[in-house]
Amino acid sequence: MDDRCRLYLITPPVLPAGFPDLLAQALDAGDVACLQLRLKDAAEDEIKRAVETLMPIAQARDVAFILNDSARLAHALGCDGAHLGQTDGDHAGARKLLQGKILGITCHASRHLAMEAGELEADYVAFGAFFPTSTKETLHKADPEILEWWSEMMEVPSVAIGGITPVNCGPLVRAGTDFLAVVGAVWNHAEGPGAGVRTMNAAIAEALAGLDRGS
Ligand SMILES: Cc1ncc(COP(=O)(O)OP(=O)(O)O)c(N)n1
Ligand SMILES: Cc1nc(C(=O)O)sc1CCOP(=O)(O)O
Ligand SMILES: [Mg+2]
Repeated sequence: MDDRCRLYLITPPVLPAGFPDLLAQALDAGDVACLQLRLKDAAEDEIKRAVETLMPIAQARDVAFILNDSARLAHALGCDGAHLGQTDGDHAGARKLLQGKILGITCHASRHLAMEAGELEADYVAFGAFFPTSTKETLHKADPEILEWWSEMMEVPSVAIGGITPVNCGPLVRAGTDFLAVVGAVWNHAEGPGAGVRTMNAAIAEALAGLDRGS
């Protein structure tokens, strides 16, 4: 595993039948640093049941289990961390609650938001969307330059997100992002999520090898 850039997997917004088996296939196919449970518009009970089922599958494979949208629930359910957007509550309060846990913050394409997140001691800052995506309606467009700027200046890791595929991820890896976060590239892969993880990791490895060759 090359920790210069790793895969950050996010669940589909609605889990299909048999999802625990699909998740195991994905995580057994290659290196995945984190799994984020991202259930939009789900009731708290449903999120709780999903955490109880999916967190052991991730943690048994040394994959950090991050909950989207709620630091309070992440803390209450013993998750490894939370990912918060700009409208997902009080970031400073979340940092205090999640001491020793992972806190990631969405910064869109904003250097200012990223500096604020860094000052708050977020564990990573997320930039996006880099490419068009059908997973979510996005309002912000990020360019690889922000990843380069951040990685040259800051120690805090960055996550790139939004429409990332094996074909388009090279410039993001070369710009110095620490993680590539994907939904569709894995869960919508024609040959299943295991093939999705393998092809993403192969593309990351190829981009890193290009960096080593200086090409
Ligand atoms: C790794 C990562 N980056 C960005 C997001 C987006 O978070 P947010 O802006 O809160 O939007 P929703 O995901 O909640 O729709 C993310 N979830 N993960
Ligand atoms: C959840 C999410 N957040 C984004 C942002 O720009 O903040 S883009 C996005 C969707 C990522 O899914 P896919 O890999 O299928 O494009
Ligand atoms: Mg959110």
